[in-house]
Amino acid sequence: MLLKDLLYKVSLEAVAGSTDQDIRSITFDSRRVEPGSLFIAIPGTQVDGHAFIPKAIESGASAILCETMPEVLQDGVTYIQTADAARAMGFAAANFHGQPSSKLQLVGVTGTNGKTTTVTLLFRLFRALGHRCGLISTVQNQIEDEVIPSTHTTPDSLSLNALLAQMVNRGCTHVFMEVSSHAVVQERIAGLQFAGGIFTNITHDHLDFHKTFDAYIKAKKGFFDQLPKQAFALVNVDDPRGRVMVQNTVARRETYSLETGASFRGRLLSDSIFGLEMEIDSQQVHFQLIGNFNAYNLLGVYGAACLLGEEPGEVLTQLSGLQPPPGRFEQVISPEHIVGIVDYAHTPDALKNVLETISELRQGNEQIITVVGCGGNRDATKRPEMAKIACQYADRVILTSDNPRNEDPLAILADMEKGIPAQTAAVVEILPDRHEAIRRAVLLAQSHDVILVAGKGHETYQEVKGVKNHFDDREELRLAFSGH
Ligand SMILES: CC(=O)N[C@H]1[C@@H](OP(=O)(O)OP(=O)(O)OC[C@H]2O[C@@H](n3ccc(=O)[nH]c3=O)[C@H](O)[C@@H]2O)O[C@H](CO)[C@@H](O)[C@@H]1O[C@H](C)C(=O)N[C@@H](C)C(=O)N[C@H](CCC(=O)O)C(=O)O
Ligand SMILES: Nc1ncnc2c1ncn2[C@@H]1O[C@H](COP(=O)(O)OP(=O)(O)OP(=O)(O)O)[C@@H](O)[C@H]1O
Ligand SMILES: N[C@H](CCC[C@H](N)C(=O)O)C(=O)O
Ligand SMILES: [Mg+2]
Repeated sequence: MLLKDLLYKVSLEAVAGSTDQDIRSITFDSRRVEPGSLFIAIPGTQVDGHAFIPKAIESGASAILCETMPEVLQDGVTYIQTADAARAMGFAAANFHGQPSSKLQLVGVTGTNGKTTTVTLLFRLFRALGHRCGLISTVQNQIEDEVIPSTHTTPDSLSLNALLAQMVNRGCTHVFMEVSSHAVVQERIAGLQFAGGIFTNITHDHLDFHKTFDAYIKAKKGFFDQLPKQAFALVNVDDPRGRVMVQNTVARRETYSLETGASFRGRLLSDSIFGLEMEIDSQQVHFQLIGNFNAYNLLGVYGAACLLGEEPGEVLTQLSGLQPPPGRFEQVISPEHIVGIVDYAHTPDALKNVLETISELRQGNEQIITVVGCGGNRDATKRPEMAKIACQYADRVILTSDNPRNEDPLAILADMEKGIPAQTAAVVEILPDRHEAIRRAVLLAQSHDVILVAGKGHETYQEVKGVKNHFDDREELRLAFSGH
C-alpha cells in the first residue's frame, strides 16, 4: 500500500521524504522490521521505541512514524512526525487492512469484571441465531470454529486489525471483543468503527498501571467517548459509574438494570447451583449460569442482541441454553462429592461475588476452603483486600502464588497477609507452591465441602520470571481428587 494511503486520517505534524512509496509491512517492534517496512516508534512503559529507529533502518525500514524527529535524517527514508504514535498506528493499521471494522458489526465490552463472560455469551448466542461470528477475548480468539490463542485481553492495533480482516475474509458479520482499560489508554482501539459498546461495572483493579481510581474510570470512559453517533452505548446503571461512562458520548445511550427503570430491565427471581431464574421483559427465563453477578452479564447480552436487531423472544430462548466460558465457576467434583470450583476471580470484587454465591448456595454446615493468590507485577493494593475477603467468607484459607512473574512470591504473600483480620474465625495457612496448596485443600476437605480455587480460571500456566510453566487448576484438582 502507498504510504500516503496508509496515512489517511492520521494527524501529521511534519513529513520529510516521499509518501509515494509502497509499504509492505508495518511494525512497532524493530526486531520485526523487514525491507520496505514502516516502523512506528512508540514510547512504552519499559523503553522508548524511538531508541530503535537506527536499528529499524539498518533492517530495511523505508519509513518511520514517530513523535520526535531524529536529529540526523537518512537519505531514502521517509520520516513522519505525529503527536501520538500509538494513536496514529491505530489508524494506519485500519487503513493497511482495508478498514475491516467498518465491514462488521463490531461490539466492544469494557468493565472490571464480566467482559470475557459477556463477549463469549454474545459470540455463542449470535452463532446460535445463525450469524457468522468472531470473538476477541482473554481466554481465546475465535473465527467461527477456529480457535486462535490470545496473548492479551485486547490485542495491539496491528494484530487486532489483521485479525478483524481475517474475520471479514471468512464471511463474519458480527465480532464481539473485550476492550481493556490498557487498550483504551494505549490506543489499541484507535481507528476502529464500533457498532456498539457495553459497560459492565468498575471496581478496584490495575491501579499499578492507572495509578488512581479516577484515572481508571477515565480510561474506561474513553471508550464511550470515541464511539460514533450511529453506535449504541449500553451501560449497567446499577453500577454507580454507569451514567458517568456515557456522559460525553455521541452514541445512542441505552441502559440495563436489575434495580431501576432502564431500557432493558430484568429481575433476579432465584439463584441456585442449577442456574438462575430471571424475569426479562415480563418473560420468565431459566439460565445455566451460576452466581447472581451473571444476571448482569445475561441482561447486558440480551440488551445488546436486541439493539443489534435480533428478535427478543428468540434471543431469550437461545441465551437460556448457553454455558459460561471456561474457568468461570467451573466445577470439578470428586468421587466423594467434594465440590471444587475454579474461578477467574482475580479482583477483590470478583472474589467477594464468587464467595457470596458459594455461601448462599451452602445448604448445611459444609466448609468453604479458599485457595487464592495475587499476581506479581500487577496492582499490589488489591493483595490485602483479597486476603481479607477470603477470610470473611471462607472457613479455611490457603494463601498461595498466582503468576509471581518477576516478584518474590513470599513478598506478594506478605502483602496479602497484611489483610488478614486480627479477629478472623477462618483458619489461614500459607503455602507458596500452588500445587501443594491445592493438595492441602483437598486433604482438608470432606464430602460436600466446597474448595474455591480462585484467580487463574482458564489459565494453563504459572508465570515465573518470564517463563510460563504448565499449570492448570482444574487438572490439579482432578489429580488431587483421584489421589495422584
Ligand atoms: C504494560 C503494558 O500494557 N505493556 C504493553 C505495551 O508494551 P510497553 O509499552 O511496555 O513496551 P516497551 O517494552 O516499553 O517497548 C516500547 C516500544 O519499543 C519497542 N521495542 C522494544 C525493544 C526493541 O528491541 N525494539 C523495539 O522496537 C516495542 O515494540 C514497543 O513498541 O505494549 C505492548 C504492545 O501492544 C504490549 O504487548 C504490552 O503488554 C504487556 C506484555 C502486558 O503484560 N500487558 C498487560 C498488563 C495488559 O495489556 N493487560 C490488559 C488487560 C488485562 C485484563 O484485565 O484483562 C490486556 O488487554 O491484556
Ligand atoms: N458482572 C460481573 N460482576 C462482578 N463479577 C463478575 C461479573 N462477571 C464475572 N465476574 C467475576 O469475575 C471473574 C472474571 O470474569 P470475566 O472473565 O468475565 O471478566 P473480565 O472482565 O473478562 O476479566 P479480565 O479483565 O481479566 O479479562 C469471574 O470469574 C467472576 O468471578
Ligand atoms: N488480565 C489480568 C489477569 C490477571 C490474572 C491473574 N491470574 C494474574 O496473573 O494476576 C491481568 O493481566 O492483570
Ligand atoms: Mg477478560
